[in-house]
Parts: sequence; C-alpha cells; structure tokens
Amino acid sequence: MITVEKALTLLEQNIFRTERTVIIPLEKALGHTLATAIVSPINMPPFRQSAMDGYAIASLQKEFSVIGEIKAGDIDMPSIKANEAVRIFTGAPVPDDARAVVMQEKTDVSDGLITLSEIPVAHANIRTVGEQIEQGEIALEKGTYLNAAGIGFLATLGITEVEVYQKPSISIIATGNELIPPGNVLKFGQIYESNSKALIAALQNFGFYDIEKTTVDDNFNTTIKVLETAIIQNDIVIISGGISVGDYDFVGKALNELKVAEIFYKVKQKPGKPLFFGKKENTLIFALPGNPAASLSCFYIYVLPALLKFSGHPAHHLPRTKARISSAYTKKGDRGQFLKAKVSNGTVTILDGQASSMLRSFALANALAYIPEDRFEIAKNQEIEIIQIP
Ligand SMILES: Nc1nc2c(c(=O)[nH]1)N[C@H]1C(S)=C(S)[C@@H](COP(=O)(O)OP(=O)(O)OC[C@H]3O[C@@H](n4cnc5c(N)ncnc54)[C@H](O)[C@@H]3O)O[C@H]1N2
Ligand code: MOO
Repeated sequence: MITVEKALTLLEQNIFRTERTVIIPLEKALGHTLATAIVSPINMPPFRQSAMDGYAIASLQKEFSVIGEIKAGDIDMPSIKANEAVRIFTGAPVPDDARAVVMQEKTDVSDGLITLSEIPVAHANIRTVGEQIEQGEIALEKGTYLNAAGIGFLATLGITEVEVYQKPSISIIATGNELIPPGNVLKFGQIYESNSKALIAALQNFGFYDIEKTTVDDNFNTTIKVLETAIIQNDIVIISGGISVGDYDFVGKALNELKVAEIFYKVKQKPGKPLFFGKKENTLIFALPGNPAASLSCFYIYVLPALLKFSGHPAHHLPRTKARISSAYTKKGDRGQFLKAKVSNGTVTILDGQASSMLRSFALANALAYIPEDRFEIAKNQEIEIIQIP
C-alpha cells in the first residue's frame, strides 16, 4: 500500500495533455484551454472613444460654443475649431481635432455655450486607439483557460472560433449485482445505483460531457468484455466498485486479464483504500472503490486532475488552502483522511457521518479536509489543509 503523497506523485508522472485539438465556435469554448495563441485582428478600441457623457473640446481652455453632437455609432465627424466643443456620449467616436472630453457634471451650459469648472488635462476621458490591445498583438496565449471573461474578451476582438485541446471521451462503468436504477422498486438486497449519477454530475460540473455509462453485473467474463470495449473506445475509463478483495470483486482480475499496466493499487487513505490507477496504451483507467463517498472523493483527488491535465488546463488540481479547525479532532487509524467538511471565514468544521458508505455529509460539504497519515490529534484552532470542492 502506498501513501497519498506517493500516489499523487505517480499520478502526476502518468497523466498527460492530449495532442488532439479541435476548432470550435467561441460560444462553445467556455471551460476549454487554447491550443493556439490568439492574435488580435483589430485595435481595441478600434477608434478614439469617449469614456464619458459630456463634451469633446478642441483646446485646453474653459469656454466653448457647442456646435453639434456625436452619439455612439455615429460615423460623420464634425471638425471643431479651438473655441468649439461638441456634445458627446460614452462610446462615441472622438473627432481627430478634439483634445479632451469633459464630463458633463464639470460644465455649466447656457445658450449653446459651456463653461468648464477647471481646465482638463490633454486626452482626458479619451480611450486611445489600441489602448487595450493593438492589432497583431497576442490577445491570449496558448494554454489560457477560457472563462466567461475570456470568451467576452475574444468576442470584443471579433473572434468567432478558437482552437482548443479536445476534452477526453470518458466511460463510466458501475459494477454490482445489487444495483438497480432509481425509479424502480427496491427488492430485498438491492440498492439504487448512485455512483454513476454523482460522477456524471461532477464531470459536468467541470465541463466534461463526452461520457458513456454502462452497468455490469459481478461476472468475470462480462466485466472483461465491457472493460475491453471501454478501454479501446475512450481516453479515460472510470470504474466504480468491485475493486476490493471479495470473491465477487472482478474488476482487478479483469484489468489484469486485459493487461492493463498497474501504476498503483491501494492507497493508505480513508476513504478509498482500494483505489486502482492504470494505463493501457493511451487510455487511463481508474477503478474507484464502490462505497459512494470513496468513489466521489477519489474522483476529486485523482481522476479530476487527470481529466483537467488531458484538456490542457493550466491548474489541474482543486485549490488547496489552510483553515483553522472549529473543534478538536482525533484521527483514528494510520491512513491519511479526506474528511467531508464545511469551510466558512477561514474556519473548517468536520461534518458528522464520515463513513465511506455515506453521502449525506458530502452533500453538505464545500471542502475535503486532508489529515495526513502521521497526524493524529488536532487541537481546536489548529490549521489543517483543505481542498475546495464545488
Ligand atoms: N476484506 C476486506 N474487505 C474490504 C476491504 C478490505 O480491505 N478487506 N476494503 C473495504 C473498503 S475500504 C472499501 S472502500 C470497499 C470497496 O469495495 P469495492 O470497490 O469492491 O466495492 P463494492 O464491494 O462493489 O461496493 C462497496 C459498497 O458500495 C456499494 N456500491 C457499489 N457500487 C455502487 C454504486 N454504483 N452506487 C451505489 N452504491 C454502490 C456497494 O453496494 C457496497 O455497499 O471494500 C471494503 N471491503
Ligand atoms: O477505503 Mo474504504 O473507502 O474506507 O471504505
């Protein structure tokens, strides 16, 4: 059995960014990472723009006669002489011979004349051509993760499509004779299949939609068949359950039969001890323990970084910070623990109901608190590491 730290090191050494890129419409690009730099095709702003509602003035003095008006979208520009001004509005083009724009609050207006309360500095309230970005300049570098602002910024430059790293195709396989889909009446011994629901929700939360789902009974031959197809057809295979040591846990044996190279199996952690990570050709295979909290916890800590890295994401781990624990905690056992926790204003509270069969505390959590294997007694107000989860 290896430590969490060793498992994360091995994970890091074996995950990779895809070479596959796709060109997609900008409006579909949220959550993708740029595979090529975007060069600005235009100056932004493309023309001198007024930053205020007020008056464009032709010289730096205090009195002007107002000779016209320019609003946003206007094309015809009046020419203005030294003692003249034009009424102008935010976003409107500023005529070439204007020296500054004065906001209307700083003017007195009467009979077509304006008087300024003070003389403005040259270029005041004028956005210069290319002030934000010049034509030919790199707007966003290769490797930039596109958030909503990134999409908006590229749209301001007139960009309509972008080349991004392809997201992985993902297969989720839920194993277990006892599982039936929600919506049916439970017979004795049955439970509702929930791991695939949680995993798909978590995948969608991070913008992964190329997902196929299969369920398989605890049967060696069918497990082999289903896994073999999934491994051939997908970039990432996520299996839930059947990875422990029971007589009907066939996943490990099937992976072995399929010659999946084991990178690690069994991590000194709670939940999620029997976690398996392996590789066959370019497909990464994760076998997550079936206990629902173990499955989701392992997803956030190990699977998600592999998916984000594959997609070229510049920060592929969930953010880790520190917080002060709200009451003393004693860790039992010598495994590292990922505890469902609630963080608020720098204080972390460990929630009740930490068994790996339980999801209720997870549903209320906004973090996993990580207690390393060699830490046992944590006094109230001591700092512990937390991993933010959505
Ligand atoms: N003798 C030992 N027994 C177990 C050990 C061990 O070291 N020695 N490890 C325990 C730990 S820790 C875990 S975690 C589990 C993991 O077992 P499996 O990965 O083989 O998972 P299953 O046995 O298939 O299921 C465990 C549990 O979770 C429920 N389950 C499974 N899949 C789903 C699903 N898709 N939706 C909802 N619930 C699911 C299943 O019914 C079981 O209750 O092994 C321990 N045993
Ligand atoms: O490792 Mo298991 O998830 O504790 O029950």
